[in-house]
Amino acid sequence: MEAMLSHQHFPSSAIQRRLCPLNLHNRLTRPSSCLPLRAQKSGITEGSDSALEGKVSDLKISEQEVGMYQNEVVESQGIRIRRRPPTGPPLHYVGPFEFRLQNEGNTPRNILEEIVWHKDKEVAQMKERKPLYTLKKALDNVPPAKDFIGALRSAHQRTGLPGLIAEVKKASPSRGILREDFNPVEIAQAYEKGGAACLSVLTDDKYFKGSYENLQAIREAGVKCPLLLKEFIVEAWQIYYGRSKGADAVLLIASVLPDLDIKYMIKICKILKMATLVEVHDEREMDRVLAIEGVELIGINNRNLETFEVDLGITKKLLEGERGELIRQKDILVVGESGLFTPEDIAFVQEAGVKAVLVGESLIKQSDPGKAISSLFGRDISE
Ligand SMILES: O=C(O)c1ccccc1NCC(=O)[C@H](O)[C@H](O)COP(=O)(O)O
Repeated sequence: MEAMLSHQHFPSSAIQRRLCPLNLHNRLTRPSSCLPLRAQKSGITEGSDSALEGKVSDLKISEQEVGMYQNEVVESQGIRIRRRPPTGPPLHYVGPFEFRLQNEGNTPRNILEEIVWHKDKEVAQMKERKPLYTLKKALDNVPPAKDFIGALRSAHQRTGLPGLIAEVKKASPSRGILREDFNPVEIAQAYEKGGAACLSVLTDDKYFKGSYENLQAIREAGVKCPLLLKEFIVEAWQIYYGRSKGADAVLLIASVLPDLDIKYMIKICKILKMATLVEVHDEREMDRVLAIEGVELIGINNRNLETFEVDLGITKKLLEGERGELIRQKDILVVGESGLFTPEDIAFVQEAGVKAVLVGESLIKQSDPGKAISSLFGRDISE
C-alpha cells in the first residue's frame, strides 16, 4: 500500500509529532514539520539532490509504520531508546481532578537515551547556524573520502591480525576522564605510526569531551588513516557536517536508529563515498541490520550502552551459527568493539570471526598510545 498521508489528514500539531522516519525534513530549509509520507517515499523534496532523489526513491515505509509516532516505530522494532522525550508527563485523573506527575515518562531511562535526547537539541541548534545547503557547498572543497573498509581489509591481509581502528577519546560516561594531557593530533599521529589502519574520533563534547575541531585538526595535520566520525547520529545533517570536517566513515547505532533511517543514511553515505559502521549489541539488532541492503561493515559492541556492562562473549554469540554464515556469504566485515585490553582478547574476538577491532581505553590511557598498539597485539603491527 502506498503511503498517502497529507497535512490535511492531521491537525498540524499532530503532524509535528507524527513520524518522520527518514528525517527527510531535515534536508529542507522548512522548519520541523513533517512532509507527507507520500512525498518522503518518492523522495520528492524541495532543494534535494537529484542523485539522492533517485537513491531514496526505493526506500519503503512499511504499511504498519505509516501514521505511527516516532517513538512507536522505534518500539515496534524492539528499540528501547526513545528518540525524544514524550511530550509532557502523562495526565492522571482522580475523580474530577486532573494532574500531571512530574518526572514520570519524560526523564531519560539511561545514559544512551540521555545522550540521544541531548543530541536532538544540539543538532537543531547547529543546523540553524549551518543549514544543509551551506554544508553541501563546503563539500566541493573537501578532498574525497578515503577508503575506510579497504584500509581495514588490507591491514588484516598484511598482518594476519584484525585491522585496528584506534579511538581518539578523552573521556567517556562509563570511565570518566581517560587522559588529561589530551592532544588529539599527537595521539592520532602516534596511532598511525604504531600501525592503526583507521582512526575513530569522538566529536561529542558533553559526554566524551570531543569535538569536530579535533576531527578537522587530525585531517588537516596530514594523517593518512581514514577517519570514523564517532558521533550519535540522529539526523542526516550530521553526516554532511562530518564529511565537511574530513570524516571518511560514520557510525550508525542500531539501538538508536530505526531500519528506515539506517537505510537512508547508508544511501547518503554511498553518495558521499563514505563508509558506514553499523553497530549492534544483541541478536535482534544483528538480525535487523543483516536484513538491510547495502550494509558492508558491522560493529559488535561488547559494551551495553545502557548499563555499561562489557562482555566479549557478545561478539562470539552474535557470530555463531546462521548469522555468521550469512555474514560470510555477504562478505560483511565485522568489527569487534570495546573492552579489548590484551593479545588474548584480540585472539578471542578474531577466533569468533572479526577482521577488525575498535579500541579506545586500553590505548589512550598509555603514555605512548602508539607503542601501546604493539602491547595490545603482542607484536609490532606497524610494518
Ligand atoms: O564508553 C562509554 O561509556 C559509552 C557510553 C555511552 C555510549 C557509548 C559509549 N562508548 C562508546 C564505545 O563503545 C567505545 O568508545 C568504543 O567501542 C571503544 O571502547 P573501549 O576500547 O572500551 O574504550
